[in-house]
Amino acid sequence: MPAAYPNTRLRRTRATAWSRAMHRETVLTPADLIWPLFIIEGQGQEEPVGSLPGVSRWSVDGIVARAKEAIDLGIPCIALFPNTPPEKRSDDGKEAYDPDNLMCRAIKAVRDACGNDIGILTDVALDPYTSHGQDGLLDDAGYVVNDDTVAVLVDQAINQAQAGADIIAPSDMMDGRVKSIRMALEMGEHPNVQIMAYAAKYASAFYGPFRDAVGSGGLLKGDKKSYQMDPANGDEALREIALDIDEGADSVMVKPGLAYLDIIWRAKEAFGVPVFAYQVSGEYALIEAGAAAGVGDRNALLMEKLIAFKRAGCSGVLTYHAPDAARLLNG
Ligand SMILES: NCc1[nH]cc(CCC(=O)O)c1CC(=O)O
Ligand SMILES: [Mg+2]
Repeated sequence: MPAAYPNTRLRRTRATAWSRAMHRETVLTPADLIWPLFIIEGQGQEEPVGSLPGVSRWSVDGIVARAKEAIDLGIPCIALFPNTPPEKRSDDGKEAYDPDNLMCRAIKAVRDACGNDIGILTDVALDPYTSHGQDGLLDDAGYVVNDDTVAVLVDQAINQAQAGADIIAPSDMMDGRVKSIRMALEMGEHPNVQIMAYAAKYASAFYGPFRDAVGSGGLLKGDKKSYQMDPANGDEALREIALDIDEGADSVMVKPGLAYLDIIWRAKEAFGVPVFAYQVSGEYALIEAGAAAGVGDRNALLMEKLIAFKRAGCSGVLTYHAPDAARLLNG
């Protein structure tokens, strides 16, 4: 008998695989994943996104194929983002509320092919439609104006709901837009269309590859710091989230993901609402680049990052790794 021994040996429960499985506190399943997809014009088109290795833009038929793939993998929801050709972009982004725009055609095609077997989440913000790449309307000084932008976002949201979107996800960070969109959905007879608010969205350096993917990167002058949040702020994120819940959001999002796990945790603790994380394009690209550079095993790296979101309190994660993660989880 040794003179001293630990009373508690936490290693005991870690000794075997069955015991580790039995003591695991959080689980990740394909139902936790939302798959973001980029849409392009045409038929039979697949266009790889250079800055997002493994991610492509798809024409509408390809989006339908990806939606069917998601269903087979157990992924409950896709998020759609259009790459609008330059000739359809304008200063006022009016293509956003054209009922025949690329987004609406994709929504309808997925709905026709898949019925209610998959959720369709649509992003509300003007950047895929503006010639200046900002999320809203500009005044003469180049400032993104709030209230006039909200009026256009409402039209955009209703347009998406009419095409068949299930979840409207405003990513614009204008003040008051959740309330206006909720009211318009109620009055427009879309009471069951959800709102997932990008409530705490930061002015992040991690969005670069996404802007390439939707074609707004080269157009954007300046930054989005007058509406997206300062990465230094946490209390302010809780105020943003409180407002969006109050205005009628069904769920809230924190974006980007990994650098903001503290915000996810605080939001879950403070409000107990469904919280989602957006693991954004730059985060995806860093994992792929790191794995390619020999930092570690790619699948292990991506799964470790995804479980962190669950542990921090997320109900789910928007991630470009969704199909690969689902395949790994399905074994
Ligand atoms: N408002 C548009 C929008 N919606 C989602 C993302 C980023 C997603 C990603 O990087 O994967 C952005 C970019 C931005 O705000 O500039
Ligand atoms: Mg807000």
